[in-house]
Amino acid sequence: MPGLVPDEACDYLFKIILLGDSDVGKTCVVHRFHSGHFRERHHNTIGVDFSVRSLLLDGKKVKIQVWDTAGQERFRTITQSYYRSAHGAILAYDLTRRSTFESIPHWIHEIEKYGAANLVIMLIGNKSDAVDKRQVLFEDACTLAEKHGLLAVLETSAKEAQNIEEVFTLMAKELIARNTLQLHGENPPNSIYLDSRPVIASQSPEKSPCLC
Ligand SMILES: Nc1nc2c(ncn2[C@@H]2O[C@H](COP(=O)(O)OP(=O)(O)OP(=O)(O)O)[C@@H](O)[C@H]2O)c(=O)[nH]1
Repeated sequence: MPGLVPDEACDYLFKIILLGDSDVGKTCVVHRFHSGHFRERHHNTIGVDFSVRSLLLDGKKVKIQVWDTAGQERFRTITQSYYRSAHGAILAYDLTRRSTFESIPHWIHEIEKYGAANLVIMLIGNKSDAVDKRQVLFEDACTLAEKHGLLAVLETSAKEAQNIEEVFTLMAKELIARNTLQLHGENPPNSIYLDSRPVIASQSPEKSPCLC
């Protein structure tokens, strides 16, 4: 995979960028993944923040660099310069604010314009703990994801630690699968789906993960 960096201390190093409107909870998602905690109040991100965490997946050490970008429009020129070297992008919306979901096609367009051609894209609907304030149906997110060929949709809660590990694990496994198949030369880039399927999963217990 272009841009994959070999590292002595790990088997894989993946760069994953988080994008989405301001206040959807990107920093809280990253913080939960990185530290295991939820911090109620963050300052809005200025430009891009960077963190690293390693996972052990199927006996392989996978280092994940997460770039948490500012959602505010005034930082757009800075954040766009980070798209190109990312292997994966996580697009986040706030499922209690419809407008942040309606921005997702814009974020997809941005990635298509500035990101690498074979970037893996996932969608997350954050704040799934706020059930009474829901403004976006999970089904609508699935429809959007299918329309744009995204890898998966998951509803997350940084506050209650729901689906956070799953998001990054799923992304890492997909990147490993694509990378492995490319190394073996079994398929040309951009057409590697043998070992991976789009996954659509809500956080809510009544909805079981839907594989398509
Ligand atoms: N209820 C609930 N609130 C959350 C959750 N995640 C984040 N928040 C709240 O949402 C607000 C915005 O969170 P941030 O993580 O700063 O949002 P952001 O997307 O990084 O914002 P920018 O840095 O401006 O792009 C904060 O008040 C958080 O406490 C969640 O899972 N549930």
